[in-house]
Amino acid sequence: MAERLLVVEDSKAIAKLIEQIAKSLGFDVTIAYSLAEVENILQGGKEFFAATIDYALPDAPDGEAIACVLSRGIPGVVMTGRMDDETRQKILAQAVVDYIPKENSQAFLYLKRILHWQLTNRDNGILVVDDSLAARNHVVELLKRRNFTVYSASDGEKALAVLAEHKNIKMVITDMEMPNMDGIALTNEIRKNYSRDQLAVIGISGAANGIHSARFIKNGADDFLRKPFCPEEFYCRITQNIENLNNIAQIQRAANTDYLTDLPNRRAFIQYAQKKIPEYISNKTHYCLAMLDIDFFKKINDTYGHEAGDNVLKVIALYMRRHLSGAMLARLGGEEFAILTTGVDEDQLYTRLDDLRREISVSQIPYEDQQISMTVSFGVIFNSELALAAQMNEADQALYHAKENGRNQISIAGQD
Ligand SMILES: Nc1nc2c(ncn2[C@@H]2O[C@H](COP(=O)(O)OP(=O)(O)OP(=O)(O)O)[C@@H](O)[C@H]2O)c(=O)[nH]1
Repeated sequence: MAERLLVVEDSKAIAKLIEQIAKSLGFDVTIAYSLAEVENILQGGKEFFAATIDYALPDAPDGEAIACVLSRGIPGVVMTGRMDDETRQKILAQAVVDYIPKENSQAFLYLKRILHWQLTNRDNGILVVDDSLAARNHVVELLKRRNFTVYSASDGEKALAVLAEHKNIKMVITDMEMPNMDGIALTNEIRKNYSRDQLAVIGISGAANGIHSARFIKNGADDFLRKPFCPEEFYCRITQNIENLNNIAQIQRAANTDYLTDLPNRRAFIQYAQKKIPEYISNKTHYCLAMLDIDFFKKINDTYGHEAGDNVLKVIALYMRRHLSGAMLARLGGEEFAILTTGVDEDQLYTRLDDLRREISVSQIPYEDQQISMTVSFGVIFNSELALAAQMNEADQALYHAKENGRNQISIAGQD
C-alpha cells in the first residue's frame, strides 16, 4: 500500500510541485494550505508516513505548524524561504528530518532525495556503539528520525555479537573510549570479517585534537565525527557513506548479473561454485553440476527473429527458477546455462533435471500469432571431486554427447 505524505504549503503552485514529486515516488498526497487545515486533517485520524512543512503560513507565521505535525509523531521536512541563522537554529532545535531552504529548483531535487531516503532507509541497518546511554540514545534518535533500522550496543564485544546476528546492518557508528573493547579495537575486529564494500564504519570521539580520527581511519574506518556534532553534518556523513555502499552494491550486482534473464552470469557462477564445491566435498553433500543448452536455438532465431529468441531465453530462466529453487542458476552466455545444486542423492537430482527438461519440451511460448516449441539438452556430473574447470569441461563433454545422441535428453559425464 502506498505511504501517505502530508504537504503543508500555502502556495498552490509549490504544493502542486511537491505533490508531483511525491507521486513520482509512489506516495499518496494530502495537501493542507493552512495550520487550521493541518489541525483538521490530523483530527481525522489518518496515518501519515511523513510531512513536508512550509515554515510560514498565513495563520502560522513563525513555524507553529512544525510543532503541530511533530507532536503527532509524523516525521517532518521543513521547507523555508528564510535563510537567517536564527530561523535555522529554531528549526533544528526541533526533531525535524531536515530543513530545506527554498532558494531555487535544487531545493525540490533535494526534497525528492530526502523523501526517497525516508522510504528506503528502513532497509539499511545501522549499529550504534557507545557506553554512554545518553550519547547512544541521541545518535539512535537522530537515525530513527531518518527511518533507519537502528541497533545499539554498549561496547565493542557486544557490538560484534549484534553484528553477527543482523545481516541487514550496513554501518557501524562507534564511540572511541569504551570498556571491554574500544572503538579502534572494534573497527579492527570488524575489518577481519567485513570489507569496506560491505560495511561502513564511522568513528566518533570527543578528543580535541585530530589523533583519534587518524587512528580510526588507519584501522579501517571510513569516516569520523568529532563530538559535539550538529545534526546536519551527522546526516550528511551518514547519507554519503550509505549511498556509497548502495552504489557499490549496485555496480557489483550489475557486474554479476545477466542483463537479459536477470540470472547470475558466468563470473558469478564461477565465484560461487569455487567456494561451494569444496564445502560439498568435505561435508559429503550430494550435488551435481549441469550444463543446459537450448536445442537448435539458431533455428528459433532464424524463424522467429532475435527478439523472440531473447524471449525464449527469459522463459527458460523462469522454468529453471521454478524447478530448481535454491539452486545456483546462471546464464553462462549465448544459449548455455549452468546449474549447481544439492539433493538427497543422484537419483533425486537427476529426476529434478529431467522434470525441467520434460516441462520445457511440452511447453509452447506464444509469439505474435504463433507458438514456439523448444527442447533442451543437459550434460551433468555428479559428486565430482575434480577442480571446477575440469568439472565444467566434463559436463560440457556430456552435453556434447546429449546433442550427438539426438538432443532433448540428459547425458551423464563418465557414462557412455
Ligand atoms: N536471441 C538471442 N540469440 C542469441 C543470444 N546469444 C546467442 N544467440 C544465438 O544462439 C545461437 C546458437 O547457435 P548454435 O551455437 O549454432 O547452437 P544451436 O542452434 O542451439 O544448435 P545446438 O546447440 O547444436 O542444438 C546463435 O544463432 C546465436 O546468434 C542472445 O542473447 N539472444
